[in-house]
Amino acid sequence: TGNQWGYGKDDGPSAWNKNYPIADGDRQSPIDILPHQARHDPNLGPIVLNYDRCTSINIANNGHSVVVEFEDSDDRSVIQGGPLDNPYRLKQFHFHWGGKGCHGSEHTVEGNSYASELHLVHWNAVKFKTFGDAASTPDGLAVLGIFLETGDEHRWLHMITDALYTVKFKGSVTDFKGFNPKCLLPSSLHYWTYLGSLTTPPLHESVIWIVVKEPMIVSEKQLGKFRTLVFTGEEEDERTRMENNFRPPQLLKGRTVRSSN
Ligand SMILES: O=C1NC(=O)[C@@H](c2ccccc2)S1
Ligand SMILES: [Zn+2]
Repeated sequence: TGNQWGYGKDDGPSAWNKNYPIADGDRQSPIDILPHQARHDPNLGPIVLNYDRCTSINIANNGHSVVVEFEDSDDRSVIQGGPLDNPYRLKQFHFHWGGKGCHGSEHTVEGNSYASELHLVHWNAVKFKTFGDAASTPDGLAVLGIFLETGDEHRWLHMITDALYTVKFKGSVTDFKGFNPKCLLPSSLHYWTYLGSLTTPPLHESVIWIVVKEPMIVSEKQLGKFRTLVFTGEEEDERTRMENNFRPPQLLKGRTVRSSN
């Protein structure tokens, strides 16, 4: 039914161009970031996150990742500044991760990948009426990418990992109120920015990417809890562990990556 895609051998990133030919497009994501080739742009101001009145709604397993959705009917939680001309509303955040001992970030830095990557997805509600419209139009979305590196335990990530057992199976959704993702961010928001795409089908080339340089540090134990999720639904026979749900880096095709200071 529909265009089912995944991260396996037959339905994974190398097969996506069959149903989504834009997979071979000119502004695909993620990319390998080469800091020394990024253009430092003094006109790039700081990223400003106004999340203090954000309203988280639920946490869900959509068969590809674990997603926390937010109320986006007004400008209560927005990102602005940096490369953005308008405020963009927070819609959801989710993660991409690897298998045990394997890294799973989507963006890489000089060929190095991190253990995981957090994506905070925002949409331009000034120019578009719906998230769907924004997601299918250039620069309709702004995704803030944060790398996760293993080390000490993250003091707030347990609020997410403690809820993961409630969304083990594809299609499960549970209430998740009162969570402000600002608690997940590293101390510095220095970033790289470039024009790219969704990193999953439909791979629309609609994203202004803002990738934060400083990773957040989480423990291997915390990361391991993401791997207790499964791609499959409760009613299905097989239990396919949810891991390695990342797209590898795509060709830059002449794009410029800019760097805040
Ligand atoms: O940064 C991205 N990560 C994803 O899983 C893609 C996506 C696709 C649809 C909605 C939200 C995000 S785009
Ligand atoms: Zn993502």
